[in-house]
Amino acid sequence: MPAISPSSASVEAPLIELRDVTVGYGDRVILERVNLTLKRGQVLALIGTSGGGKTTILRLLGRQIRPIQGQVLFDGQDIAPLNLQQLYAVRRRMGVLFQFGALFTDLSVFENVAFPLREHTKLPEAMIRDLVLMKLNAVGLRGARDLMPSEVSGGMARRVALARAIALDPDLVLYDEPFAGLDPISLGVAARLIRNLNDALGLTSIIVSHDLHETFGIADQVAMVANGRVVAQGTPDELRRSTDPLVRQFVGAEPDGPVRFHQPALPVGEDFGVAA
Ligand SMILES: Nc1ncnc2c1ncn2[C@@H]1O[C@H](COP(=O)(O)OP(=O)(O)OP(=O)(O)O)[C@@H](O)[C@H]1O
Repeated sequence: MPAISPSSASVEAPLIELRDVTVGYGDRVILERVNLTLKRGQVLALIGTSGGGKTTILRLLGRQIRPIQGQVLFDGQDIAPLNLQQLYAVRRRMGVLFQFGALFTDLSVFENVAFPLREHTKLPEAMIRDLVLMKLNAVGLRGARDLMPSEVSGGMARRVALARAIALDPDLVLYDEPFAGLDPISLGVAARLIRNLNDALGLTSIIVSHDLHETFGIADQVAMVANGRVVAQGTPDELRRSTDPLVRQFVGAEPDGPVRFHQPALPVGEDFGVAA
């Protein structure tokens, strides 16, 4: 049974909406007049050229940065005018898993997952124990509770970080490059786990990833960010069938296209002193 928050007006209303958003750092605009929608319960993959602004979109959602123009809506609510207390309440409904998971190295696996519960709730110890073990069980690591981060593999560490990201039963989970540095088997396991947890716990997930094969395999929606815009949003199949040259180059992994392989340079003949 999906865990739908009481404030949700309608199951059909999008959980996330970027409306006509322009955002940048200092004077530099990164994304201009971007629109993006994500329905509750779905998994969205954010793909696109390096430096295109994918992580910036995650930062907008957590209001680590604010748009220059436009609105960022979470569960129908514009997050820009929220005061700090309201913002923290919204952030509590978002789980975050950054690159490599970043576990606390001096805390056990158990304590890593317990950390957000201890920080943000006043639950009794017995309940914290049950919740932590439930989350660890969901990622297959209940038996690893007493290990230290240095004693677990990279793939396991990522799963512990995932258990920690969902410790507070968020509505939305943001994953920034969750597969970076994983071997193909661990990567497949992590991707399946993200999808299964999304469905079993009634989450909504956004994954920033360069791994198109795995993300296309688990995403409901894919949005491609490039040249300061969301150049495409649709199902994985719709993106595979897209005729947009930029999408085709990226999804087909073609070295040349709208994104040029060669930096602008003098003609070859001129550089090598030969006739063209
Ligand atoms: N704090 C910051 N201050 C100034 N510029 C920044 C800051 N963070 C990111 N940028 C710039 O904004 C642009 C978008 O960065 P962002 O991290 O959102 O891209 P990305 O699509 O996630 O890239 P990648 O796939 O390489 O991780 C980049 O050109 C980056 O250099």
